[in-house]
Amino acid sequence: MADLTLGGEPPAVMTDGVWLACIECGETVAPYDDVVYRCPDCDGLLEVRYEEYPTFEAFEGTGVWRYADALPLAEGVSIKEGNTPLYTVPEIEADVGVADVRVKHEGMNPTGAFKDRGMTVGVKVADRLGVDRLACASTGNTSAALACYGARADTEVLVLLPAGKVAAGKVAQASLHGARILEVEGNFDACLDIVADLADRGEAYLLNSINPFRLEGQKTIGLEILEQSLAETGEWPDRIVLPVGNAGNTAALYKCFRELVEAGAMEEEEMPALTGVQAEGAAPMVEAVREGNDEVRRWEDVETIATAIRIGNPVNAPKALPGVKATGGTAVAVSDEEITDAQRALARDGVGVEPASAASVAGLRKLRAEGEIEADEQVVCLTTGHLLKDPDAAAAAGGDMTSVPADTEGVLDVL
Ligand SMILES: Cc1ncc(COP(=O)(O)O)c(C=O)c1O
Ligand SMILES: N[C@@H](CCOP(=O)(O)O)C(=O)O
Repeated sequence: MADLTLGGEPPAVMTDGVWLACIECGETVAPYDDVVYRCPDCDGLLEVRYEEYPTFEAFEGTGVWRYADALPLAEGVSIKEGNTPLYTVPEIEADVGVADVRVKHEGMNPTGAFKDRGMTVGVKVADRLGVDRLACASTGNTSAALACYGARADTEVLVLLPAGKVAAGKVAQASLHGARILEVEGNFDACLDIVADLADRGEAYLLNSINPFRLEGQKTIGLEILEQSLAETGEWPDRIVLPVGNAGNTAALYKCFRELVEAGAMEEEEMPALTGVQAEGAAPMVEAVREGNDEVRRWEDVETIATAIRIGNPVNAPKALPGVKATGGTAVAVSDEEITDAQRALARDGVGVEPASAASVAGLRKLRAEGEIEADEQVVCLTTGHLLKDPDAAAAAGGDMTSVPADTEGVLDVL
């Protein structure tokens, strides 16, 4: 299992208080000398490490850059990402039978998904590295965010999408923001293999979540949840339930908590239990957690209505699995029907999300019914993308239209 211990003597490669460390062998790498995604020695995942980790007192301002002291750079390519709402969901609370459920709606970011938090950091690092083409594989949201932030930074963007499996709103975003879009006859994992190969050949700078700088931005989801929960309830949540695809958020949240522990701002026992949810047709992380495996087996054939998490090879699993374990969390798989039911339940509470996001609430409902989540827990469900990302799924889950003639009597007849 990976060693995710922070602290220790800063290495000679440290630049501006920051370096990269391999989570497998501990090798350290200079952050901005060369483009690097994995350990040059053992190919392990890299993590951004800091000379100092801030406590909450250091934070000021709003949005992702409120947390600049916890990030590698002082500013990013920004379109005001972060500062998303933490909603109460009274109907879901009553229905699921958990005393305090809140929903952190990341769909309220500028491009409608949490990816913006990573891109504001990652695209700025790309700028510092002097690269001239940004690229990603995507089930849709990463491509929309990268296209948008690439446009803002005036840098070329290339995106590889699994043909026929990306929701309409996301393709529209990538297209309008000016990305070069390639539709690949394969699934997301195949797209990521190709784009990682292109990046290794120096053709583009990779901005999927294997890029350690992107995950730094996504850490701020955790910081916001902790600050908002404390302000609204007087406590930190016991548990965060989140959808899992490439497992970037699970890894980023765990890193957020570890850094707070290292800074002395949180006790280890206070880390919210990270609880991952996948669709039954794409559940390699759930399989690993349930079987107690240290590694995730790649699923070649994946299928789900929640196309954003139609992923069989979660690249961040070596960072995320230890997080689920260390925080006392778990993982659960939910059916497409359960996802759609949860999407409707969220909509009834006024929260419009895409199917992958609803997986978190579906997972909460299932784990509560199975007795794995207690009735008195304070739970935050992460909803990762906006309803309008996938209008077809929303329309299919919603009610039918009634056609009427163009006069008031005709309308009154059907009321
Ligand atoms: C809407 C949405 N939810 C959840 C996920 C999964 O997040 P992660 O890859 O960080 O596990 C993704 C993308 O992967 C997504 O686009
Ligand atoms: N759901 C993602 C899949 C890619 O995840 P990433 O976080 O590694 O970029 C998407 O929107 O493409």
